[in-house]
Amino acid sequence: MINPIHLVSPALLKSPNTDKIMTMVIKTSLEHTNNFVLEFRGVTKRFPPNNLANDHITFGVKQGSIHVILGENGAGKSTLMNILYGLYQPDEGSILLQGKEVHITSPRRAIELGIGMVHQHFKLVETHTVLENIVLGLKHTPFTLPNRKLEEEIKNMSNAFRLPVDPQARIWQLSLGEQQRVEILKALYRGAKILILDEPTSVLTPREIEGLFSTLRSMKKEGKTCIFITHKLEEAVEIADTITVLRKGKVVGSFEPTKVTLRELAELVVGKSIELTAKKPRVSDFGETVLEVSDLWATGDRNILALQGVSFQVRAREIVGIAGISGNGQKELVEILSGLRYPKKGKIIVNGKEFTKIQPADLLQEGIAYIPEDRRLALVEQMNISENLVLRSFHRSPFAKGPWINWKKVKEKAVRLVKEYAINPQNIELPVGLLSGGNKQRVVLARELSRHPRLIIAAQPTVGLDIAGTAFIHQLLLENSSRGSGVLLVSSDLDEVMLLADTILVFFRGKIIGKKERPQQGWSEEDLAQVGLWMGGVKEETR
Ligand SMILES: Nc1ncnc2c1ncn2[C@@H]1O[C@H](COP(=O)(O)OP(=O)(O)OP(=O)(O)O)[C@@H](O)[C@H]1O
Repeated sequence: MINPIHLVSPALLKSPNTDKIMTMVIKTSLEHTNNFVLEFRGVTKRFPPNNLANDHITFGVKQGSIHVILGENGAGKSTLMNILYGLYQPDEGSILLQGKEVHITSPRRAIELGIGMVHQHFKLVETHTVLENIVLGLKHTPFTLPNRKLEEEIKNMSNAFRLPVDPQARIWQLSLGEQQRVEILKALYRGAKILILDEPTSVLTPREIEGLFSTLRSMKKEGKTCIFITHKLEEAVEIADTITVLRKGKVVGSFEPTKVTLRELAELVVGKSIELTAKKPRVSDFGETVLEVSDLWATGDRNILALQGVSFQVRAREIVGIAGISGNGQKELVEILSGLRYPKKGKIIVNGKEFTKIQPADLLQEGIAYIPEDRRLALVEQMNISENLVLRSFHRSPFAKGPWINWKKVKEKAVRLVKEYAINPQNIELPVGLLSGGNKQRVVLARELSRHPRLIIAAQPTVGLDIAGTAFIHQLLLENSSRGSGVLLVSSDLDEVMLLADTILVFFRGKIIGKKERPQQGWSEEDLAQVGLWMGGVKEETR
């Protein structure tokens, strides 16, 4: 029997509704103890050096239910599902299926145990047919059956579960919604009794989402269990029988959707931000506009609309924080502003100059510092620290001497920056590829910020860094903004955005769903809950 205390981490429940929530947690946990098809007991997973991705996860999933797992980026959802599907092994804890402990050592073992998974990025062979994909890799390949029989079987299955798809169509001919149906059929054909769906609606149109929900309801009728991972609050409440919230690797609690409001759910998901106790004075004298984006439209890598009419501005001395679950258009926005992607439509004004398409060279020209999410884009790992520090300026005075490089000047600058930005080790001849992640990031910041930029575009600047590295980068961004730079900070870490931003914009499905300006007295619990609701896709709370 599950100890209800394990279902909640009281330290994480800092909302004013703690008592009510605790009562619901305990009640829900007790109601559920009898008929779990699946139980996680103390499941723990650590990633080196010290990332506790799953911290003693304990909860149960009812037979024939739709169980939603809700949580911010990095909450530990995928890690837990990868453990359940045999892709990772837990460091501690156990998994029980129908009350019996199982060791899921590989995805093959998971499938044998009746666990299927539909990944966020489909794993289909594009040039093969639906039917071929469904049977691909099976031990006793049913290709020995007459294909007509197999086709019949698949058709019956797709009728029973409302998964219309042509078995002879090739994957590349199908929409993403249809491809997802193939993935579900593939799992069902392999005998899945428990189906894990990792953010299944992120690639679907509203109509396709309705189709998926009716499939899940038919699966439920047939006694199948679905584990549904999402960031979206309304969707969670619509489809779930039970919602388990994860935060920072821990279970916050399991809830019945009818007994919790969207606002309470949002509070549970985002928790209490560090900023509510920290103090950053509100800046009231922002300077001139350094970046203005109007009605920006763009498609993403899969040709889906990623930005839909985004408009905002960044002023000198202002930190504009773009919050939101990743995958809502932030990446495409940063790519456009750094010259890596062209928009379909829209206007970008930098320092009063209009651009429809920014080129990478414009960053230098307009004094834009760019700190990309992927540090490999900003550095040449085979080159040493000093070479990387002048990558953008070696052709200019004082580093250029006719067609030659003035290495003495380069060295002087590198020695100064390595000290100023506490890059460790301080050996400027060391190839950047040998530095730790935090020190690589310091090299990027040293190069970009030492040019005294008018605009800083920082995308997930502290991802993967330790506490000291993160604090150092926060300090640099704050110092540069108070010296006059405008900062566009894109981060899926809400704590970071709340800590630094003067203005918060929340992205959802390619649009700005909400905007908040830092009040004089700092952010309140109310602001945090509102941002949490927007991140979960709730524009106005109606429930
Ligand atoms: N293979 C890995 N190696 C190192 N760290 C990892 C690995 N996979 C996940 N992590 C870390 O574990 C933590 C939990 O990540 P996880 O992907 O499980 O979260 P999530 O809730 O699924 O997030 P998202 O919604 O962004 O997918 C994060 O801090 C992440 O950086």
